[in-house]
This record gives sequence, structure tokens and C-alpha cells, in this order.
Amino acid sequence: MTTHLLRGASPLGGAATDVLLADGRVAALGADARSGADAGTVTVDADGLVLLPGLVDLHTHLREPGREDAETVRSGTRAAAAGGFTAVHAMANTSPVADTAGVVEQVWRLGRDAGWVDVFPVGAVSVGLAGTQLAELGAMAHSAARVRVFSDDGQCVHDPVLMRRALEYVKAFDGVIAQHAQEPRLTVGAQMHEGAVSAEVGLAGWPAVAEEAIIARDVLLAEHVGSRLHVCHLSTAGSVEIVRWAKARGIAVTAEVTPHHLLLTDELARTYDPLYKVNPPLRTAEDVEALREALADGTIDIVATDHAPHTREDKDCEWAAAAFGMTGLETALPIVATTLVETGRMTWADVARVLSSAPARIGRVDTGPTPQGRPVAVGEPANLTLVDPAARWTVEPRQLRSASTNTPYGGRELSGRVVATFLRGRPTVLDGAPVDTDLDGTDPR
Ligand SMILES: NC(=O)N[C@@H](CC(=O)O)C(=O)O
Ligand SMILES: [Zn+2]
Ligand SMILES: [Zn+2]
Repeated sequence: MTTHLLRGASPLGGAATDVLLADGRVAALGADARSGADAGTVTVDADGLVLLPGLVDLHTHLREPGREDAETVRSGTRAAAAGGFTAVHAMANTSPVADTAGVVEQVWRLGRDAGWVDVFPVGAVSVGLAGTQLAELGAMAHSAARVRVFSDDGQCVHDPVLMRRALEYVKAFDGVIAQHAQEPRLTVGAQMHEGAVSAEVGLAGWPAVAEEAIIARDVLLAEHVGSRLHVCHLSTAGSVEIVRWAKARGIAVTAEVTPHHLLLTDELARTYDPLYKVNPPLRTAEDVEALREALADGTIDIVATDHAPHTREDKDCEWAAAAFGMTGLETALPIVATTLVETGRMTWADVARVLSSAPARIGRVDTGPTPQGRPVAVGEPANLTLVDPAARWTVEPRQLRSASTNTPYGGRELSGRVVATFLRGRPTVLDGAPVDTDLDGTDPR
């Protein structure tokens, strides 16, 4: 395989150095990297670029099987690579639902064959996401897909007995339950955040307490059975307080925030544009500030995209009829850079933690056959992302690579752009563009 020399890269934003990638690994750093290069080595000019461990998304909807009109494993993982990711966890709310070893193995194989990133399937907690009967968690864990993250995402595991059993069950293989925290009885017909704006625009409200009540219950259940809980897309200041309390108490809880909840507010619902319709809903400016602060201080562990592609038919309609969700793989890193690095609240080392090492650790993919989220160090797998921190760019929805165009960021200017991505030493993105197979069939990757 071709060796690559990244010349003048800044690992985690630190001092510039040369980095040699050979045999799928970081082979050498500094002067050793230059002397290790040979005539066949491809040099990448990384002057002024920040080198990060390849990003790991704990929460991606790839829609295959079942909704290949919105996204496929291939199109979604190509978008992921363009966004700087080398691994994604594929959510289970597909059709059929990923609630058996057969379906998770199918998704895992599709990911491997596409070759853009490592795809780690998430297994459903309950059969058909119906919330009544535990799915075959053990069979999924012991399948080729080695599932460790289980979630009914899209639905909340609202039955406390089922949630307790799931938390107990996954202890056997060090798994984690990722909960979509939404008390269904408090959110019947809900369209947006419940507050002053929902009252003004006349859309049914989704109260913060519907999220907070489930998180409070679940951290207590996790403590009771001594298991691991992960909170998906936490969105309110009150949820932050509960997670902070649980962590102080020593409960094994981790939490994620999405880029959109770090940037956008419920004021956008005044447009009635369904691009801003998402679950959980965009909250208030006070919530956004609490989420930024909690990410910076470590109360929130990670940023996860909740990339949720939808077709035009499902999004280009009146607000109440539109699907919940927005795409996010290619804008995640720039939003974190814009909201937290540019403002001086986080360093690039922090970014590496919240978008790579911590999500890999939560999903238990930092070890195993294809380790992810590892440090940028000699001997580690060369899963790497080069970012131009100075680049400013305007989001043009049609230029993004997802098969769906439901991004809420069209026309918005963001800082930080992914220049190159390497998966085990092989470039999947160069000069900001995915490295596609040549038309003559040879694969330059
Ligand atoms: N986030 C969303 O608004 N939608 C997600 C489901 C989910 O993450 O709950 C989807 O699958 O479309
Ligand atoms: Zn969800
Ligand atoms: Zn989701």
C-alpha cells in the first residue's frame, strides 16, 4: 500500500511535525518520518493544518435497509468520510429494524464493502422498537458485528422494567444502553420545544421535562443495577444538571449533544421551515449556553451528529406533516470549531476527545479488530483527519455528499474544513473531496 508523508501537520493543534503513514499505521513522527519516506511515498502538504484522530460518530442514521431513497450505507459513509469521520455507529431504526444478528451483520458487511469508514451497527433494545420484548442482545453482541451499543433511538424505552432488564443484560459483554429520552405521554403530537415561541406560533409543545424525567429515572436505574447508560442527544439545561448530579454520585452515565443543539434555537420555528424540525426539538438560547458549557467542562462527554437524512417528500411539506431530523455529518466538526474552538472555550485536544476518543471508548471500539479513537502516536492505526482551522466556507446543501439535502445550515458561514481523511493509512478524502473509484475501475485508494 502507498505510504503517505503528512508534511508540517499540527497534531491536536500543537507544534508542526511530519507524520509518516505506512502499512496502515502511524509509522514515524518528525525527522524519522522524513527519513522513512521513499520514492513511492506520496507527500501531503499539511502546513497550517490540524491533525486529529479520525472522528467517531456514536449516532448516525444510515437508513439502509429500508429507506435507501433517503440514504444508503455507501452514500452516508461517503458523507461521513467527507466530514472527517473514520467510524460511525449506525442506528437501529431501519426497516427491518436492526434487532437481530442477521440485520446487524448485513449493515456491518455493507459498511465494510463500501470502505469509507468503519460501520459499527447499533442493535435495537426491543423487538421492532416496539418497547415490549427485549431483542436478542446477546446474539447481536456475539455476531460478526460485535454490537456493544443498543438503542431504540427514534423511540424511548419507556417501560422501566424493560429498561432495567436491558441495562442488566448488557453487563455480560460490557455493552451500553443509549436512551432516546422522551416520555411519550408528555409529547403526544409535539412539534417543537414547549415555551414562549411555541405558544406564539401555535405549534404543540415538547416540554423539557419529558426529556429530564426519563434521564432522572434512567440514571437511578443504571445505579441500581450497576450498568452503563448513555444519554442520546441531550438538549436541555435541566438534563445537564441531572447528568452532572449523577456523575458526581459515581453513576456510569455518559451523554452526547448534537451540533444543532449547540448552535440553533427554537426561534427558527418562526420560519415554519421543516428543516428546523428535529427530535429532540431545538431549545432556547439558555439551553444552548448550558450545553456549550457542559461540553467544555466534561459533563457532556461527546458530540454526536444524529445525522438524520430524509427525502424531499418527507421534508418538503407543512411543518406538522414533516419528518423529524436533519443531516449533520459534514457540518459537525465545523460547528464545534465555530461555536467552541474559535470562541476559546475548547482546544483541538478537547475536540479530539469529544469527537473521537470518548465516543470510541463509550462504544467500546477503541479496542478490537479495527481500533478507533486512538491517540496520534507511532504504532497506532492511521485513522486520521486533517483540518484547515482557518478556512471559512458557506454551506451549499447540494455540495454536501449525503443522498438527502435536509441540512439546516444552507447559506451559513462556518469555520474549519476537513481537508483529508485517512482510514488505516488509505486516503478516503483528499483536497476536501472524497477519493472515488476511478471510472476505469481501478481504485486509487
Ligand atoms: N433525530 C430525529 O429527529 N430523527 C431521527 C430519530 C431520532 O434520533 O430520534 C430519525 O431517525 O430521523
Ligand atoms: Zn433520538
Ligand atoms: Zn437519532
